[in-house]
Amino acid sequence: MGHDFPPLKNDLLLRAAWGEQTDRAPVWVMRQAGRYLPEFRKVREDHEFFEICRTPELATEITVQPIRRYTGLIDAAIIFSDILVIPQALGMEVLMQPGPVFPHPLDTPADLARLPDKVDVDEALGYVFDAITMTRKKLEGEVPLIGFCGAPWTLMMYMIEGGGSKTLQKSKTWLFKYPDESKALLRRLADVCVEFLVGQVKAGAQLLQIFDSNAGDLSPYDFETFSIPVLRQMSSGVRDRLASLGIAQVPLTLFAKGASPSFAARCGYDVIGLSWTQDPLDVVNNHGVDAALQGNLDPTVLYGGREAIEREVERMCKTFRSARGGVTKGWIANLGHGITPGVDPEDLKWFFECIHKYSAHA
Ligand SMILES: Cc1c2[nH]c(c1CCC(=O)O)Cc1[nH]c(c(CCC(=O)O)c1C)Cc1[nH]c(c(CCC(=O)O)c1C)Cc1[nH]c(c(C)c1CCC(=O)O)C2
Repeated sequence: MGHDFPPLKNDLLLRAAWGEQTDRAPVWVMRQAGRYLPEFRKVREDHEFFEICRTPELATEITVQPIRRYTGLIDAAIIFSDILVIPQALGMEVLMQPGPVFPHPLDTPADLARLPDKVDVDEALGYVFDAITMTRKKLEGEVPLIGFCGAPWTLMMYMIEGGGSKTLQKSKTWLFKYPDESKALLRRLADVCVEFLVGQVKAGAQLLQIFDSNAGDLSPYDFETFSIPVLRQMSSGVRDRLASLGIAQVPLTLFAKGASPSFAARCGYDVIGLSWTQDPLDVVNNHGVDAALQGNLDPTVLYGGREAIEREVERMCKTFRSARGGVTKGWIANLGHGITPGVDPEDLKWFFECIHKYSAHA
């Protein structure tokens, strides 16, 4: 799109995502730019969370922090932002205190009238696009940059619950009491997500990941009823739009946390992200998954000390090696969910070193 970015020096992530078996697994971790890093906490002292998201210079600085710290060990950057920027673009107020809070959540379908019929994504979310373009330049081609958004079900859950929830009482009430209105809301969110994702690619994102973090809260039947149609709408929508704009395709990753992998595999994504509760061998052998895989070390292993980290990484590498024998697709090493604030950055470094060692020629 007229951008003249420095050439990419490390394409391991993109090759694995397109299905290639690489000499070693590329590695990055979800939430790698976050509170476990002292340099992140330093910036947070002076700036509110969404202020950072909306200020391209700050978002760029934080995105590259882990790349700087783990030079040569980490194979991707992910743009610093949040899935909740979409509800904000729809006019909903979202605060971070310290978890997300919506002062005025959607209560009943009558509240859908508060959402605008049409969103100008460039206008509302242009700051994310600017941050992506700025970050691509700052990365100097060292590693590829991942763009992302939340999946409609997970976004809907937050918009109705007004924050995180253990029981999902309100959002599930919608699914069962107002299924048609729920589906309409999910489709509306998917339309905005597609535009947002295409805009991220135009701005310079080289892979896109969709986070359906609450997928596992749905029964397989409800995941199929409510989430799969919009996840498919998004993968085909992004591909069609990129094709019609004459823009090169990028790999698409689906992280539908806790959803049955055979269901996730039917949504049309190049990479399926696994949580630590899923066994890659089972996924490949019993669920007919023929996509590249991403994951899936239990993030709390990083609290177990170096011996445990090395042992568990070696075991994970062996398991993915056997699993890949069955799929002949790529593997992207990652945690099974985001890294948590209490992790020692040196222990994460050790995790990366162990991945390099034990995934080699895997
Ligand atoms: C559900 C969800 C959200 N945000 C996100 C998800 C999906 C992934 C997942 O399930 O973890 C995705 C997300 N959030 C953030 C990123 C940035 C990129 C990265 O480094 O991975 C990404 C990809 C930054 C963040 N988003 C948030 C932080 C910490 C907030 C802070 O700095 O005060 C960061 C670094 C805040 C956030 N944002 C959200 C929650 C629930 C929270 C609070 C959780 C917590 O306290 O850890 C919504």
